[in-house]
Amino acid sequence: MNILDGKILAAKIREELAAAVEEIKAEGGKIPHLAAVLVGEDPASQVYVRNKVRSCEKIGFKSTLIRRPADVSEDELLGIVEELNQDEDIDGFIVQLPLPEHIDENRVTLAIQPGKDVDGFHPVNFGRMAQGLPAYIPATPNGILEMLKRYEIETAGKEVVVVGRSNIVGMPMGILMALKAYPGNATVTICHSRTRDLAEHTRRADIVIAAIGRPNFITADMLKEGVVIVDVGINRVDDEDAPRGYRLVGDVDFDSAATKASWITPVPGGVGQLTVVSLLMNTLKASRGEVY
Ligand SMILES: NC(=O)C1=CN([C@@H]2O[C@H](COP(=O)(O)OP(=O)(O)OC[C@H]3O[C@@H](n4cnc5c(N)ncnc54)[C@H](OP(=O)(O)O)[C@@H]3O)[C@@H](O)[C@H]2O)C=CC1
Ligand SMILES: Nc1nc(=O)c2c([nH]1)NC[C@@H]1CN(c3ccc(C(=O)N[C@@H](CCC(=O)O)C(=O)O)cc3)C=[N+]21
Repeated sequence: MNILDGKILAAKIREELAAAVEEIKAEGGKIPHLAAVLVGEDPASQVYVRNKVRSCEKIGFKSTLIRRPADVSEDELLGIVEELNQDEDIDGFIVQLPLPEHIDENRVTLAIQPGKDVDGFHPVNFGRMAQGLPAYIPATPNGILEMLKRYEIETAGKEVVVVGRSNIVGMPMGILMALKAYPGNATVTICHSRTRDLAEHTRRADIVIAAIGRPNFITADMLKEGVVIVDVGINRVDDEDAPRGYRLVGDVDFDSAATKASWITPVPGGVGQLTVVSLLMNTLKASRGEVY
């Protein structure tokens, strides 16, 4: 069993991004600038946004964090999005999800100018991605592609089973793995809560990508010998012995799955690390005008 190490890879990519910033500075070019909008006090969202801002600082990007309380009106939020769309110094921005109940996430996502949508959540980016055209690819799927590429995991002709079909992870991941590209060219099955016999599908898989949101859900008996496992899940489980009273586990039961896997991502220290750097990679592309 080998570890697909997100932490080491993310550090390496951050070094590459920092070198790119140095080059931009030497040429007197514009420093990439990412903005993030955080609504409310959701503890996980605060951790993620903090990680994003901290990563910007580490590599020399500019970052702006805009915070509003959970009772912010939809109109005020749409006004902030419009300001960020117009602000010429900002190359890309994200609105952290989930948003409070009273705000229509689709409406907010649609308001983001596709050229600044470094999350790749706007339907224009999603559509372009699905057609294999230049687009911002959502950070988590993009990070997974980067991980498969850098570890030289073969995907052509492989059976890939994606568990989960959310707009931000499962569905784009399935599409990307089916595209005529590397990593891609796979035969893809997308499973979800209405799948009749999940284990029947996962047992056939050469590569399992789990994005479910249920702790330790995938176990060794559901897997084939030699499978590659990408565990997207980030679940907090109570643990009195842990410093914060909880610890993070994936959607895959790591110890059990490790007995079958040829490669496996840990949680934490796996996909989540790359999610953050791939957002920065998208921001660099935005500032260079490489996508639009
Ligand atoms: N590492 C990272 O960077 C990131 C991690 N995450 C984590 O990944 C996980 C998934 O996130 P996200 O995609 O946003 O979650 P969603 O809740 O939006 O989607 C979960 C998906 O899993 C499916 N599902 C739920 N229960 C089952 C089941 N018993 N059998 C099969 N499928 C099931 C759902 O099916 P249905 O559609 O039918 O409801 C749905 O498609 C979470 O733990 C989240 O915290 C998320 C984003 C980034
Ligand atoms: N507009 C928007 N864009 C997103 O990209 C987005 C979002 N909303 N909402 C929620 C999900 C989740 N997500 C993660 C980001 C960082 C880690 C991360 O840093 N993980 C660390 C550990 C984090 C910790 O210690 O809690 C790791 O896995 O090693 C994880 C998950 C981005 N998402």
